[in-house]
Amino acid sequence: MSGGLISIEEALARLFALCPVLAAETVDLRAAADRVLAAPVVARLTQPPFAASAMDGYAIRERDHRAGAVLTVVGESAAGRGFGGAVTDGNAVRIFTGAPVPEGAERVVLQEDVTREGARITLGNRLESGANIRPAGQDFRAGDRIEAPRRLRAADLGLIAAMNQPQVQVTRRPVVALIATGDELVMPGEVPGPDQIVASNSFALAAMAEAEGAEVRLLPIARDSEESLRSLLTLAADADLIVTIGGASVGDHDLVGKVAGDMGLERAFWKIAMRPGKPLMAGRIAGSVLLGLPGNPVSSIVCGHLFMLPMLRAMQGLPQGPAPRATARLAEDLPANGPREHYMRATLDRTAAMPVIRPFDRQDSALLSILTRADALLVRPAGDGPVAAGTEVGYVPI
Ligand SMILES: Nc1nc2c(c(=O)[nH]1)N[C@H]1C(S)=C(S)[C@@H](COP(=O)(O)OP(=O)(O)OC[C@H]3O[C@@H](n4cnc5c(N)ncnc54)[C@H](O)[C@@H]3O)O[C@H]1N2
Ligand code: MOO
Repeated sequence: MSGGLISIEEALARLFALCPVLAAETVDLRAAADRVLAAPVVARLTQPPFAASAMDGYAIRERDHRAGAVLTVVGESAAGRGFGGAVTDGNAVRIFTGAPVPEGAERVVLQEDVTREGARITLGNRLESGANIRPAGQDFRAGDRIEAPRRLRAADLGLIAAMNQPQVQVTRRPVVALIATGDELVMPGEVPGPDQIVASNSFALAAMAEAEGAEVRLLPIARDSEESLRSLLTLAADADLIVTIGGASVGDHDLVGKVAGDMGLERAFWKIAMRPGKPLMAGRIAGSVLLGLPGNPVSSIVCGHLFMLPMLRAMQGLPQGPAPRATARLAEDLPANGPREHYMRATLDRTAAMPVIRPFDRQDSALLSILTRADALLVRPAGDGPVAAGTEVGYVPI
């Protein structure tokens, strides 16, 4: 705690308490990439379903596996079309990768290790020791499961397809309504008036939320009036998560808290011991969760990493937890930190075994150009003393 401000940990705990896990839906495998699995996938068959050859060559008996052995080729086993009979002593079956290993065969010799004349093969002098047979069920067996929750990656989709499941249960995508607020804002491409700037934060936050699996609605800019904010919050009412940007602080035109309060916001907190991001607010409003981000571009994006993304993960059923952290070695001495946990924009040099982290000199929370050059947020704990170059410090990769 610092001057009544709650810690980031406490803020996250209160946010997770607001976030229900959304319902599951069934989707075709082709639409399942990057979605979060909501129920286990159970294999409907065994893979491979039969002992299969790992190489192109000849299936033979173990006792015939010796240099110089002369064997008779009695048939062929191809992928999709096996050999009906059995391999007996002194015989071989021509076989290809993925084809069923015929009954009686105990290994596959590579065709490179064999000379063939007509129906006769002679095994060479340098036979390798591997059997080159993939046993049935080597990859998975009917009934094996992929456990939920899990963000589905490309390889997962391959495995689910191989398990013969054409559809999966995934958590519904969280619907996020993004509302930029402020009389000073115009949309990119418009011509700003003399006292205006271009709204930028919503574009960054929309991309971040979409990359985390959300369906994002970018609402029109809310003006600094109660009516405008009220009508946009009403428009957003069916979203799972309403994210407002700006108007969160204490200025006369910072109206998000007031208007949301009048509309029934049950506030979970307002203001946290964090830099940037102090005026962050959150609560429940009707059926939605409201996350009120500060307007400064870097503040809103940093808060997006630290709060919005963990909330979206939790809503999709992934474990509740803070933004992942890693450790690096500090490149330079740093002075003592103030009473708020500081997330300093920094670059990582990954040439050493442990990366070396260097914060930018300029840390103003309006500097998007610095944020785009940063690949890490160096974490300075609240009230931390001076730290010397070479010290191990925590960071959040961005
Ligand atoms: N007297 C105090 N003043 C301020 C305090 C404080 O505690 N006491 N806190 C400061 C902190 S920390 C922050 S962060 C800012 C955040 O204030 P708001 O959330 O009310 O944000 P705004 O005032 O609306 O905007 C701040 C800044 O960001 C620009 N902005 C807003 N929205 C966007 C957008 N969508 N795209 C691009 N830029 C945006 C806006 O024009 C302002 O320049 O308050 C401090 N003040
Ligand atoms: O979020 Mo504010 O950036 O702490 O200046």
